[in-house]
Amino acid sequence: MASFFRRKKPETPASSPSTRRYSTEELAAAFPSTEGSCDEPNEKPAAVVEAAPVKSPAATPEPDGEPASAPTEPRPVPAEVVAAALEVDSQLAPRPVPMPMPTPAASPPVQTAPESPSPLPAPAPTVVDKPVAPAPARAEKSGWRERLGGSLFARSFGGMFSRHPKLDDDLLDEIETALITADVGVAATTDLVEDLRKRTKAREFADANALLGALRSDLLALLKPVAVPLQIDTGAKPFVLLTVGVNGVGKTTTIGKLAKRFKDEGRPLMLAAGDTFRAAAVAQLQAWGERNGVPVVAQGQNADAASVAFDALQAAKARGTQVLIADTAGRLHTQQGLMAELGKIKRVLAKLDPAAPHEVLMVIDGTTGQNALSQLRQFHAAVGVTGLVVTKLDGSAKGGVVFALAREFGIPIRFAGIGERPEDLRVFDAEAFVDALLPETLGA
Ligand SMILES: Nc1nc2c(ncn2[C@@H]2O[C@H](COP(=O)(O)OP(=O)(O)OP(=O)(O)O)[C@@H](O)[C@H]2O)c(=O)[nH]1
Repeated sequence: MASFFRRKKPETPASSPSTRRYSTEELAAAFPSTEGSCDEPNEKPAAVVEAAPVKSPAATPEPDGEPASAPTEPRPVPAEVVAAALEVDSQLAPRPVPMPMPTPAASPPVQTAPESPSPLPAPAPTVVDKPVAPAPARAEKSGWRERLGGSLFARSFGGMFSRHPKLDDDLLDEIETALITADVGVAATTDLVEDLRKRTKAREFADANALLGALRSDLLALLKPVAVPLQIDTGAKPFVLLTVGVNGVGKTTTIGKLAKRFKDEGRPLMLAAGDTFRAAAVAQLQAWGERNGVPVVAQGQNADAASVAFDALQAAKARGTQVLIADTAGRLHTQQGLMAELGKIKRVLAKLDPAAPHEVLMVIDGTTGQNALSQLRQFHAAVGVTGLVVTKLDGSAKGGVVFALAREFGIPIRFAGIGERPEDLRVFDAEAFVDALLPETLGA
């Protein structure tokens, strides 16, 4: 089992030219940003950028130290940068006129390259601080009940009121059992049921439906404070979103869905394939990138994740990208070494932008149950989680853990995953969520 989490670092000699770190200027030259180029009709459908291998940040100084030297004069782009970009680009689609490969001895700057079409990915437009087109509100609202209707939570409450139409202790006991079974957690359940019990004794409810209405209000009161949508600060260039979470919760899939969302909103973005551990993760992210026409910075399996994040942020800065989403490998919250690695990724990003990452998005599997609480506790201690995505709420998910998370941490829930399709990642909507779990008699 231990070997499952052991990382292998690529053993390239430090002096090798292919391991050199590139300065911002070099990357800027290699990935030029051209205003308005995205509006051009001949925009390439998919652009995958493979970053040239670089030295592991383990060898780079920690935050107070200087990272790589930053020359003040623009320099020619080294052959290996262009070569790496060419190599990846050639995997995408055959280009009619390939860019001539400069030799190291006479490497001409990319900006003075001949008029042949650039083999580099179509550059993103320069960031403009304009409001983005929000996803249509109706699409965001629809489908919750269909997707969440099969959950244990919804099924428990579905038949409850026909079995117990009377307002009595049996009904309250059944509500309590249903909430516990659906993973709402003991503490949150006790709060909710005690409130209902008191109000029932005070004869506040005319019938069971009125009690159900009160439960709905109480559940909403728990979730409303955390239903805070993600705001992309367009002043951050780029806005860096670091995704974290345990294995298999849906991080890479969520990034793919976010990429589609941001792309549809007209935001220039880039992905960093920082899950260098799972064999298929890099290819999975590249596939999402290709599908959405979003460049992906990757170094391949077993590369240093912090190095990938560093390179990606450099490239995103050079291109004027608005959003950078960095993937990380899934890790158990109990694995101290791997948790510390997340801290390193954060520190390395902060070398290029002290405010980065601007959002640490933890992805939590909605079927996990109460274990989600200890996962969040550990990840929050390691990297300071600023937002949550709860996935797999469709199907047989219990769903109740969302209330437990909200009650214990108060960390914003940005999105909910209610299926595997790109459009199944929804901005978390407290009302839509609660109404999908409770019977329709409330008129939701
Ligand atoms: N039903 C459902 N499946 C989902 C959802 N989100 C992700 N999945 C599935 O969950 C599985 C794991 O997703 P990945 O994105 O590979 O998970 P990961 O966290 O990147 O995995 P690691 O890299 O191993 O940590 C895939 O089969 C996804 O299709 C969701 O909202 N609903």
